[in-house]
Amino acid sequence: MPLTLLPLPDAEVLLDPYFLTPAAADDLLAELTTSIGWRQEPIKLFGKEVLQPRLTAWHGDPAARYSYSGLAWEPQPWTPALQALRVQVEAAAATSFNSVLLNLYRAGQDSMGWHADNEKELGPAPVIASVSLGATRRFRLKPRDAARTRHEPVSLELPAGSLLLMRGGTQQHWLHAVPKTAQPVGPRLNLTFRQITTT
Ligand SMILES: O=C(O)CCC(=O)C(=O)O
Ligand SMILES: [Fe+2]
Repeated sequence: MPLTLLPLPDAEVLLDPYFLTPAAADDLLAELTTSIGWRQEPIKLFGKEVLQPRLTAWHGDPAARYSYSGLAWEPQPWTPALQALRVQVEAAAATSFNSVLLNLYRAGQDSMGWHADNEKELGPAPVIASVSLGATRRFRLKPRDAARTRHEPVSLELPAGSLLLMRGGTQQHWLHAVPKTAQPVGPRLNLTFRQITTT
């Protein structure tokens, strides 16, 4: 299936729900769940240290250093599974990526709050390629300036094997989040491929 452009003003968001076959998505979920060194990192929230409500890992080229929510990340090396997925994602996105942030949402209480991927290392109009595995969770997008954009928040279901691309003005003009859910839901694993400016 090709990527489909969503009709959002000031953004370029594209979705292919069938990027990976169900079998490939299942295999990759099993492989990454066990082989990645998942950690629950602390984050500063209103001046207080709390643990992030999800597990994370960061892999990439050695030069792809990154600061995220006040943390300095040294990338772990590409594993064979991550490298193979990187090649596939680069072909679909027609761009190159030197790093990937992995998020493991263990159950419905794990989440990601409203944010934009707008760290300066990503440049002004980053291309971010997001692959989802495991349980389907809701992914929300809302304009930063609702009064100007006059657009309601958008909810997307990101099923296992889907590829979501965010590029153009998406990070500048929109925020995104993965809210908690009270529904019983299994683990979801998400990978966001990024190109970090190396200096
Ligand atoms: O889990 C997702 O779908 C989103 C992850 C995300 O927004 C991020 O890693 O910056
Ligand atoms: Fe994000």
